[in-house]
Amino acid sequence: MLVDGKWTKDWDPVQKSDEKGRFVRQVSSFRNWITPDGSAGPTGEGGFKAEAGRYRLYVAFICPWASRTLMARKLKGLEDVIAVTVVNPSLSDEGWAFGEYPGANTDPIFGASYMHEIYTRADPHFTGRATVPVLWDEKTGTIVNNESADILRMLDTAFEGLVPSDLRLYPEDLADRIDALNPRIYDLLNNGVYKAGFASTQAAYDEAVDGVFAMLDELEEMLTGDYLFGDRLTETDIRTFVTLIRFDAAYHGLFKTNRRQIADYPRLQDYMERIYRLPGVSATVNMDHITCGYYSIKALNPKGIRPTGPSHIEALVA
Ligand SMILES: N[C@@H](CCC(=O)N[C@@H](CS)C(=O)NCC(=O)O)C(=O)O
Repeated sequence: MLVDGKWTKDWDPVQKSDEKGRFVRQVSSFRNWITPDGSAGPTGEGGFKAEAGRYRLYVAFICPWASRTLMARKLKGLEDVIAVTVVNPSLSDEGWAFGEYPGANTDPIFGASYMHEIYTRADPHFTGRATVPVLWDEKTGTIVNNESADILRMLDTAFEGLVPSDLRLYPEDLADRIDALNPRIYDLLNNGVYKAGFASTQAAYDEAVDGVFAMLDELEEMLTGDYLFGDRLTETDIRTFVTLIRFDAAYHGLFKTNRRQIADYPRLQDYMERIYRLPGVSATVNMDHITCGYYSIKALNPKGIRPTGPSHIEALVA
C-alpha cells in the first residue's frame, strides 16, 4: 500500500481484519462526481463536467467492484465516451500492475508500471491501498472517484446529454427499494464471500458463510420476474450479477463458500445467464482473468494451482 505517497514493501495483500478475525474492506477516498454541468455531486467537489473522451476507467477484470462500472459503461452505451485500461489479473509485489497478460493493457497516459503510480499522480501524499476501479480525469490529471457504487450511479445520469439511454439503473420509483436492498446484498453477499474467504477465525467464517447463503436463498425466493425488481434491470442487478458470475468458478472453491453453487439455484442461475446475455455484458466478464486472479492469491492458495472447470461455467463463457 501507499504511505504518504511512497510504496511500502511490507504491505499485506489481504485487507484488514477486526479483533474477531473478520475481513474489513478499506473505505474509498476520492468521492467526486461527474455531472452534466460540472456542478458538485452528492459528495466531493465540482469541476467534472460530462465530456466525451475526457475520462478513463482503470479496472481489473477479476474485480467485482470494477466490473460493476464496466457493465454500466456498456449497458449505458458509453464505450466511445469513457476509455478503459485493464490491469493484469494477479496482484504483484507492488499491487495491481499494467502489462502483458492477454486482455490487460499498458498504461496509455503515463506509461506507469503500477496502479499505485496513478494514485500518487492524483495525490503525491496518498496513504492507502491502490484499489480499482479508478475513474480518472485526463483533463485535470486527477482521480474523480474510486468508489464503484458512486461510479455506477453517476454513469446512469451524468452523460445523458451526450448519450441518451432508455435504461435507468436507479429509477426514482424504485430508489427506496434499491437503497434498502443494496447494503444487505453488499454486506452478506458481495463482501460476504470475501469475509468467508479471508476469515481468520472459524467463527468469522461460519458467520460469513451463513450470511452468504441466507442472501442467496432470499434472492432465489425474490426472483419471480426477469430481474430483482420485476421487468426492469437496475443497479442492484448489476451489483448482484458480478458476484454470481464469479461464485461457482472462484468463491465456491477458493473462498470455501461451498454449501451450494449458483447452479443449484434454478432462478438465480437463469437470472445470471439472462444478464450475461444482455448486449455488451459478456465482454465485461473475462473468466480467464477471474480464475487466474483469484487463484493467484497466495494467502489462500500458496502454490497458485488453478483448478479446471466448473464445466457449466466454461460452457457459458465459451
Ligand atoms: N470500495 C471499493 C473497493 C474496491 C476494491 O476493494 N478493489 C480491490 C479489488 S477487488 C482492490 O483493488 N484491491 C487491491 C488492494 O487492496 O490493494 C469499490 O467498491 O470501488
